[in-house]
Amino acid sequence: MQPAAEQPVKEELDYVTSCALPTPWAQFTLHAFVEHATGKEHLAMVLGDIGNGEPVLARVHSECLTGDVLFSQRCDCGAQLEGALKRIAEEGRGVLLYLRQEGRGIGLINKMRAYRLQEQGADTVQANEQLGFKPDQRNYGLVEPMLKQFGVKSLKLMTNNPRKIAAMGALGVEVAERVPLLVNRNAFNQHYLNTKALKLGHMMTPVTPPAAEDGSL
Ligand SMILES: Nc1nc2c(ncn2[C@@H]2O[C@H](COP(=O)(O)OP(=O)(O)OP(=O)(O)O)[C@@H](O)[C@H]2O)c(=O)[nH]1
Ligand SMILES: [Zn+2]
Repeated sequence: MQPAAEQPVKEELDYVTSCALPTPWAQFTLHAFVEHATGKEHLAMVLGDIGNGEPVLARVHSECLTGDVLFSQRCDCGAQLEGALKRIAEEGRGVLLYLRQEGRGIGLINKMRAYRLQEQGADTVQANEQLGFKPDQRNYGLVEPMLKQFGVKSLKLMTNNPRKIAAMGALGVEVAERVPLLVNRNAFNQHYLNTKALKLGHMMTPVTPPAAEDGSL
């Protein structure tokens, strides 16, 4: 069953500046925006001519400091970030929006608290709820104004998350195609990924962990 699209909150933000960003896979242009309400710096990595009206290969990535920067194997975020940039480089055209909504919107410290609860037996959804949060606190209201800056209206969206696709529709951003992004299944994130599939509706097949794994958290 597809989850209902949540009412989008349209946030205001300013476009600030850009610079070249060479990566191992391509030289992107990095664009910075500042959100009025929070002062948070949101980013767009752009490659090629994305404003020509054709659907654009895109990743709407939520910040995960532990996974994106600190190599955590508890989630699939770092591998998804790298995989998305590689695919955009292969295509020679695309955009990655890096949204500062760490921990599905609860922030880094609360995500660490949620991890501690998961070490005591809660799953990722229960841990958020035990801390008094919804399972997913994110909103994608910044996506439409960020894409507007580049003249992008239609996406080939790299995601496994049906809520994200529904949110794009509610914002008036067309998802012409969904591109699966299945990477980095390991002993440490097996349970987390299964919970995403079973409780949050992510489009990936739950897998039973092998009996001899010792990486469960
Ligand atoms: N609260 C909480 N946040 C987490 C946990 N693990 C990862 N995150 C955050 O979840 C966000 C990524 O969400 P995902 O559902 O993995 O991915 P998604 O981007 O919504 O979906 P995909 O597009 O398919 O990758 C990042 O902000 C992470 O910091 C956790 O156990 N608890
Ligand atoms: Zn992560």
